[in-house]
Amino acid sequence: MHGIWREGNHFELLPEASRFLPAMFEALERAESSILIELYLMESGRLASALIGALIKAAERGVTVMLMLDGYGAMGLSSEDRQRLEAGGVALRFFNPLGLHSLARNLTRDHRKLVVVDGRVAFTGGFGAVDEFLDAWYEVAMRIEGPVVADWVRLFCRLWDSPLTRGSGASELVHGLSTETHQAEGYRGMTGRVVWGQGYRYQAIRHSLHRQINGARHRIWICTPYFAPTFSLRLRLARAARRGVDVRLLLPGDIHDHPGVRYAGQRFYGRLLKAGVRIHEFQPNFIHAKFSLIDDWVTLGSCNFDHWSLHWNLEANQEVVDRRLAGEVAELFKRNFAASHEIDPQVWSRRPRWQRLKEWLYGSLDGMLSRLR
Ligand SMILES: O=P(O)(O)OC[C@H](O)CO
Repeated sequence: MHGIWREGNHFELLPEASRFLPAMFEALERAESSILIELYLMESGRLASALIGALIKAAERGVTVMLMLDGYGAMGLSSEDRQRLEAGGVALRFFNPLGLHSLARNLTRDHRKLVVVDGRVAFTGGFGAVDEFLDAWYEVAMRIEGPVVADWVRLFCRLWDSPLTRGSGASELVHGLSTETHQAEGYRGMTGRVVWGQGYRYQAIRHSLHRQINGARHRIWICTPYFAPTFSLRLRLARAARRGVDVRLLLPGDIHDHPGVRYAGQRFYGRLLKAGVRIHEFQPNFIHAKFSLIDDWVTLGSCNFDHWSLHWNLEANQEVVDRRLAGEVAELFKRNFAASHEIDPQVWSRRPRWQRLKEWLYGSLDGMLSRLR
């Protein structure tokens, strides 16, 4: 199954939790037949409790509710919450729980973020069911309707029914799900496709990004919370900037959940700045969103474009080619650039020694991790 471009979809950009959480909860409340949720992070707390409540309510009115969590990312979900879900009729499965397996197997994580309701509406983005998404982290999601939703359902079904997934939820449940394509009147005919990655074994998201960068004519704007780019990505960005494309990165500032990753990525700033890449560090809070805009091509989803995303994780993004949506994403980028600190190449070249030391230290660690197989 390869990502196929499909016409006649509708994509709505939902920046910030205050937009996407109400939209998701409303969709869950209206569910009539099925709810499929696949998440990397779920930890007991306010958001998880609200989600559990909404899922149990749906199950009680006869909706088939399937929740698939990463076995590592869900370690913060208490046994009480797990029991509550199961007792409430929610089918629960975990992808690849940690165990006495090879290192490679334990490092393989399901990093996708997906909610599908009734096979008709889907949401993806960088979100998880942890309280940080309520107000502490800046996140962006997308609401999806149209034929591509069936591709998200297929992606979910394949993993739910895979030998790497465990749990009390019956694996056969997916056999009854419809992957019929839905197209409603009034859709504005947006073109999109679902792309996914499976570590270094299948890298469609990465190859797609590379193709777009190579062919970019006007702009390449990338937002990622964990900027630890591969050599080939850095090379392509620098080449594009040198040939006159407006290349900008929107990255987190001092507020970061893994500051070491930030230092590791900062070791590449000098060369990128020299090539003409502009780097903006977001100031208001931790920007955890993962979205990019290259000319009129948009990609948004789970992929961080770091070594973990590209070498180990299962990832999935929604790609869209649509001028109007691209305009909205451009406006969102501009608002976020305005709330960022732009790195000045001259000032950066004179940064203190302690900063360079941290870049070297965390950079060496990142280099070692990227060579793990
Ligand atoms: O892996 P992400 O991008 O979903 O982010 C999760 C956080 O890094 C957990 O600390």
